[in-house]
Amino acid sequence: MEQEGAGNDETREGAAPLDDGKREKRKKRKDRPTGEVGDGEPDDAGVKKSEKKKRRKTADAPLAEELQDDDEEELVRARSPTAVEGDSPSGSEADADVDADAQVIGSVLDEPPLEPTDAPMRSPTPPYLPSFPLPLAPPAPSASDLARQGLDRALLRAELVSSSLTLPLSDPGVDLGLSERMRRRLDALGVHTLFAVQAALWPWLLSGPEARRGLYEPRRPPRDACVSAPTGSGKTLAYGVPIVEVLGKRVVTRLRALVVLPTRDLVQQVRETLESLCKGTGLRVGSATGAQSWAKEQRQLVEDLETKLQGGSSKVDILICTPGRLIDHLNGTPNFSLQHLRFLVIDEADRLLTQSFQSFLPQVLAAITPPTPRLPPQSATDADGLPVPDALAPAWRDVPRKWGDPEAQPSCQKLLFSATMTRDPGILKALGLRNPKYFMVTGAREGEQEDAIVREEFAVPETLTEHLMVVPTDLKPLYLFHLLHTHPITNALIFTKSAESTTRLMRLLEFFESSWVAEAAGREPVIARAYSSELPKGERRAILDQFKQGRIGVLVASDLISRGIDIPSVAHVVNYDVPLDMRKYVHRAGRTARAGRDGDVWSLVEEQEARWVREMLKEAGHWRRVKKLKMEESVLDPLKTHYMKALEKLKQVYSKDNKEA
Ligand SMILES: Nc1ncnc2c1ncn2[C@@H]1O[C@H](COP(=O)(O)OP(=O)(O)OP(=O)(O)O)[C@@H](O)[C@H]1O
Repeated sequence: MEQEGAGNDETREGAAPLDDGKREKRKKRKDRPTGEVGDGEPDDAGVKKSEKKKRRKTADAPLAEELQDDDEEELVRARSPTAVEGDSPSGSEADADVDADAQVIGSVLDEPPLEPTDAPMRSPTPPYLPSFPLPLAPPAPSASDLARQGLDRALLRAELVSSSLTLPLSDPGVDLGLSERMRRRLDALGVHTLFAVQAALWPWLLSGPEARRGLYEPRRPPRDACVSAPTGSGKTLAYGVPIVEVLGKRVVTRLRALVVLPTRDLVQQVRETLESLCKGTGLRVGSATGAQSWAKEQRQLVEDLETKLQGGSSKVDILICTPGRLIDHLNGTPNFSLQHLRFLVIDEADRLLTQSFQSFLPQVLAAITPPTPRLPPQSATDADGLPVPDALAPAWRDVPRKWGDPEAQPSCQKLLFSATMTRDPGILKALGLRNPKYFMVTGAREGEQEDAIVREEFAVPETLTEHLMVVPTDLKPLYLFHLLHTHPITNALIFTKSAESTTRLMRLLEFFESSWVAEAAGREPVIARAYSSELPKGERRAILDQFKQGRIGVLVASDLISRGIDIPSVAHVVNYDVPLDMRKYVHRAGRTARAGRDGDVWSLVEEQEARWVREMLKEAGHWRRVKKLKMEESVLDPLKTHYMKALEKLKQVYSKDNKEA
């Protein structure tokens, strides 16, 4: 098979240059015996073991049988001839196995990174892109360093909550502060047991000594909270339920809760959850994302756009929005005011506090800060001369104060949520948090807890199984197609590095599937669709719905849906292009194994990325959890003809596209 010559943009993109030595090794590898691992010299132990293994079993033995047989093997041949390296992450025996596996894999992973070279390429194939120096993570700062740099002291006193904590909703021993109506509602929504983050947060917000249940608390302002909890652990209900409980007693509709999220899809998802919680309360939920016309959105949010009202005007009690659209309304919608906010929720906080989003923060903070001096109340009148409600929030109002009375404080409680919460002192300071309380839902064991507080913990759900496979760049798509067909991986999200890569991989997969299906009658193709920002909004929504209904088996996606999206049926996540940092890894992987379900993440790592990916996973304490896979190249043989045809077609399409452009 002429992998080198038949390459195309898809397989070459981002590839590091291969020197002649490497090419030679690559060529040799094609013929090398089972057990020779990685890209390096034959591994003696590996060869012996594989020979032993060959004698002991046939390639198509059932998975369960092979796993039982293989307890003393480093490399385990799984169903299909995929080899599973590594074992259960817990237990000393298992740990020893994993270490041994890491060594075997190490022949690929320990290779020094390829350096960029000025030497002329002698390959007859199109030139590879030059490689860039691999990024190196700086060593994590110590607790004392962070404290010196201004790390929030409250963070060091964070409340650690075990991720295994659960609490029955009907537990009479704990006062959750929930109304009967809310209990019934939760029951109807299938929530009978509280997840850890909810068990920690609901009593704190609703019934404990720190709880504030008033709509305005100018004299006893509530504390802010920062919450980090793994993906799929129920953070939306953790803030949604207390918001609905506290706002439930309001009489006049005012904008009292604002939830900010990074994408439209997430806004829609959280809106649906909050609407279902608000059923029967009369509370009104709105969203602002720019999905509708400006004028229509303004009319949906603000009751009175004409009269100048100091206290603002609102048609919704709870608004869920993207940061850009929020700023548009703050700047351009008359009477859109945040002074009555009781809750400001920043979900996916670490994302929203990165530089690309951060500019929204100062404007929002200004909008929830009372003016100096406070405003004298004015009463506006309508066209008939009747007074209109123009209530300034208590902290905005200039009221006569007795000597020594503390000034009224804004009642807005900031709640920050993320699966990966930043520890950056600068960012945390910019939020102006009021006496913040930190909650960290963590799987950290005794002795690891201080570390979990100081370093950003990249916790993944306990029910997630992580796999990693080092593959040659030019065969990466074929390895993916093999997994899709033989494993089989379905109900899957496949993440690429960009919208463009998504489109390209999707095309290649389509060509591959049509060739494969045409070969024999009765074959069912993998039903896949692309999902990226290149698609119109309406189409994206329809695709997501079909995927949720199971009519689409595989979504090839950009990172647009790597955060927050909750699709319970996702059973697999594939990192087709490896994520650039651990945060992204955690969020992508977190699209599966949600709410206690099982799920698998598969990372296809190109040889030149292997060392760096290992460092990233090691640094985050994940390396031992990851099952290292090895797949003999020969298993790809039945699919190679279809792959070559697909590559050829893709090449034609792209050269045609280029000519037309
Ligand atoms: N107590 C509960 N009992 C049963 N299901 C729950 C409970 N709490 C939340 N869920 C469900 O768990 C799923 C994941 O919840 P949610 O989307 O809030 O996770 P998350 O922590 O925000 O994840 P991410 O960090 O990925 O955004 C949802 O389908 C939600 O309905």
